[in-house]
Amino acid sequence: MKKTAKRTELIEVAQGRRPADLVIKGGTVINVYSGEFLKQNIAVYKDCIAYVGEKDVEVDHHTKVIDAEGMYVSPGFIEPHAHPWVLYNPVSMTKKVLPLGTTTTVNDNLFFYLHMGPKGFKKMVNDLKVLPGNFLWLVRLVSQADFPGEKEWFNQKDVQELLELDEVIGTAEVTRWPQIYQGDPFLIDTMERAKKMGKVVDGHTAGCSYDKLNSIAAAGVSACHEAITAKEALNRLRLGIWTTMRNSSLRPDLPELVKIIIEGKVSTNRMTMTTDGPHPGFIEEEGFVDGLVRKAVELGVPVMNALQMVTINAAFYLRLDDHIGGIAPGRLADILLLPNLKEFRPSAVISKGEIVAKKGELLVSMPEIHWNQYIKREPFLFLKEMLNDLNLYRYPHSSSEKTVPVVYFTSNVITKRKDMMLPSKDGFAHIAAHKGLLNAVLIDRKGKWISKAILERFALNLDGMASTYNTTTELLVIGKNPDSMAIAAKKVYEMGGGIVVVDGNEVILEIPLPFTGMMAIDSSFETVVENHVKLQAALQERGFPFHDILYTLLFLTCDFLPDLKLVPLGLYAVKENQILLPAQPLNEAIVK
Ligand SMILES: Nc1ncnc2[nH]cnc12
Repeated sequence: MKKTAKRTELIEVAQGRRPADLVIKGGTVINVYSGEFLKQNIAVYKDCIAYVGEKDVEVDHHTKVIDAEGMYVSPGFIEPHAHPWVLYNPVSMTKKVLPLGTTTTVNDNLFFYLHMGPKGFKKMVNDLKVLPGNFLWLVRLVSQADFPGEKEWFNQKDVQELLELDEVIGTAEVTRWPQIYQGDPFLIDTMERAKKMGKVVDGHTAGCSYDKLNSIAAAGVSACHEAITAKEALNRLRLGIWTTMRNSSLRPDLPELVKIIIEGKVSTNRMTMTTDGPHPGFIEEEGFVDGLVRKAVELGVPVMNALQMVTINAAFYLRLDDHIGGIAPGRLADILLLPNLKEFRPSAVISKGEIVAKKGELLVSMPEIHWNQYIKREPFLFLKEMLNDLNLYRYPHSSSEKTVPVVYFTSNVITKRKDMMLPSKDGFAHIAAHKGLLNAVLIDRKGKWISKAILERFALNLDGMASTYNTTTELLVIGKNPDSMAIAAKKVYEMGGGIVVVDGNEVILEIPLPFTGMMAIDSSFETVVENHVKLQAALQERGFPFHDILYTLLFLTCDFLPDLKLVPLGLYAVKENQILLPAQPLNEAIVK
């Protein structure tokens, strides 16, 4: 990580031969290296800490002095596994979480890379260097739903080029972990190369048994945040895999996971915590990394351990402990003033030596980014009129004597196959014969293919909705009424991406997400919270039975969670690795 302060300057400040720029006096410093609370002064020069100790620091007329008497002084919090695209974008997310004390976020690049390719992504990374705080990246090696051309898109040369960027500190989670288990040469080689470059290999081993985890560890995966039981967390820990405890909007698992600390009394040295891309309402209510610490401590984790997990442990895992994660000379001055060790809400946030927030208010300006400059392609490459064809939205079914494999939701994101006898009408499944069934289609934004499914237990009374907010970012259209589905699909097309809900002929909710189809382009966090709340309410009013609609949409189109999913290649049975109904080609004539 780049620093502006020179070592020699820091030496001079430490020896009192050069005045500090900023002094934090008389606070109780949380020493996450030794596990002590120490009444000390801190001298900051430019962006770095120069001195920590009891002596009075050399100041002059330009030195800013903060009286921290009665305050705890903590290292800035680190989110080692962020997804900066849950309606919010990198700027609106930072705007919200920096004043809450998260001074470093390590971000997944999936949707940016899918839409921008290496060139656009590199340019964006460069432009985002001006964001306050440390905004770092992990790069994907595969997508989350195989698509025609995936291997070319994630090719060795382009991935390698990105890994060489200073801001890229490792490879991102491979959700299709069985590919690692089977020793896929591209994945294994790239992960190895990343490690040789001193970078990390983040993991995603949902549902992986202890035995199989051995191979994952052998393959070089450094961390996993997918444990959902205390036993699974322990499995990872025992095999030398950094265990990232997750408490997200989708999976608020901390109460279960911390049992290994509170009851099992295991060492927390190799544990970190993550919010794993929570929805905007969750951040608004529960906070971000501050919320993880608060929750862990409420659950009985000793304060020092909870703080270490989100500071020095995360820095050590990320191979960045020379730069961030603790209050010590030579480190970046990422420092929080905490009025107490209960709420963990900082009264001041210092990032790289600058006071960037006070009492939850951001004090620095954010860059104006024109997000779509990095994307060369138009959002849709087919003509809108194509979406008028109501048969697009119907599931092909030639005989009432045959069953249809229906996608039955058992939870927000987990589905199972339910074979149902459905009447056939004009060559399509007549879903109105069974209350609660919906048609779902995934339409390629380039206009080349369409995949189809029938859903049950998604929302009883949903006429139509359309969303590019899903892990393929293609056009997902769901509903019981093909006319309403067409209206929703066309509205999303007009917005260049987003989410729309329709009753009959009436659009009742529209959320524009023109940046990759996942993110709003403006930097207001409040707006995305409002939109998220409206969406969840609209779906619940129409019978959606779960707590996190954004994750239901996100993962309906993935290829790694059980059991039936709607992916670019068709209706897909994940465990069997089998396409039950292949995607159909779309009429070339309608392509722009
Ligand atoms: N695997 C994933 N892909 C996209 N967004 C996410 N948020 C949390 N996990 C995610």
